[in-house]
Amino acid sequence: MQNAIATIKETNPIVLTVANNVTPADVANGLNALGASPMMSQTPEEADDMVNIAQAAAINLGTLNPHQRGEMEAVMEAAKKYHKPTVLDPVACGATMYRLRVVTELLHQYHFTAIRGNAGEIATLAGVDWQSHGIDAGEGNADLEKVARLAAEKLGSVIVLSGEVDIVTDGTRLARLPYGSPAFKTHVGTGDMLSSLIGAFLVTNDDAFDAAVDAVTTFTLCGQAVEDQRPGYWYPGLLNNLDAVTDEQLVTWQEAFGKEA
Ligand SMILES: Nc1ncnc2c1ncn2[C@@H]1O[C@H](COP(=O)(O)OP(=O)(O)O)[C@@H](O)[C@H]1O
Ligand SMILES: Cc1ncsc1CCOP(=O)(O)O
Ligand SMILES: [Mg+2]
Repeated sequence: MQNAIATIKETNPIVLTVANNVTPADVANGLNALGASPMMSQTPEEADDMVNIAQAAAINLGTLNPHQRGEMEAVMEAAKKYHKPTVLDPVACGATMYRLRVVTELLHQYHFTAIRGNAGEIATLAGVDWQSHGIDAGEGNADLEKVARLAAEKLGSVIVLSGEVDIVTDGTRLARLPYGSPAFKTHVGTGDMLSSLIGAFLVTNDDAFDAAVDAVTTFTLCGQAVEDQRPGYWYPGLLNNLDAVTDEQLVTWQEAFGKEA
């Protein structure tokens, strides 16, 4: 990592998120704690201006509706115009016909720099058989490395397939990142936070694969390093660690918590 965390804390990149209506505060506070500058909007009329002043944009499908789809399209049009990196979080994209249709159409219309989802969501995008469980990963027998690679090849995006082991791939390079803890599953919105944090890291590095690896490593180690992993204590600890983390601290944690993935 080339001082990505220091760069974010020094430059405060604005990350525009088209958020769901469950976890916007988690996403905003996660970005804010790390040193990025969160911004959210629901109005297509201002999407062009918003993207112009932002350094990255994240689109979250969590509570999709027809109005929000218009907002997503306006943001993606502007991101193309202003050459801003983009992230898609395809929340529960296989759960309903409506979501599946919209995500399929969005992916035909626009290219996303990175896409971050759990196993169920990425398997859906890759066209691989998998039993998702609502917003959660669910179960399946497919080889997740293959699923992630397939999605990356099909969509031309860096894919982050999150879970106990996070898989990052651009179709050629592949990283398996073993950090994190079961506590992540106790707080709704950690997936959404990671997706928007990837947006902040994309600003620090033109290589989207490296940026995504940095984002996952930072977020998961900040959560793993929390001393008290009980749900009521863990989440504030995660924000404290995002606030305090440095590039040097990350290396120390990596050495302390490193395990084979
Ligand atoms: N069992 C686990 N062990 C360690 N980390 C996990 C585990 N499950 C999820 N995470 C972490 O939680 C974050 C959110 O991932 P995930 O739960 O897959 O997303 P979502 O909330 O969208 O389903 C990621 O940073 C991932 O590394
Ligand atoms: C509960 C819920 N319902 C629609 S979006 C959402 C939040 C999803 O958050 P995450 O994918 O980060 O767990
Ligand atoms: Mg999710």
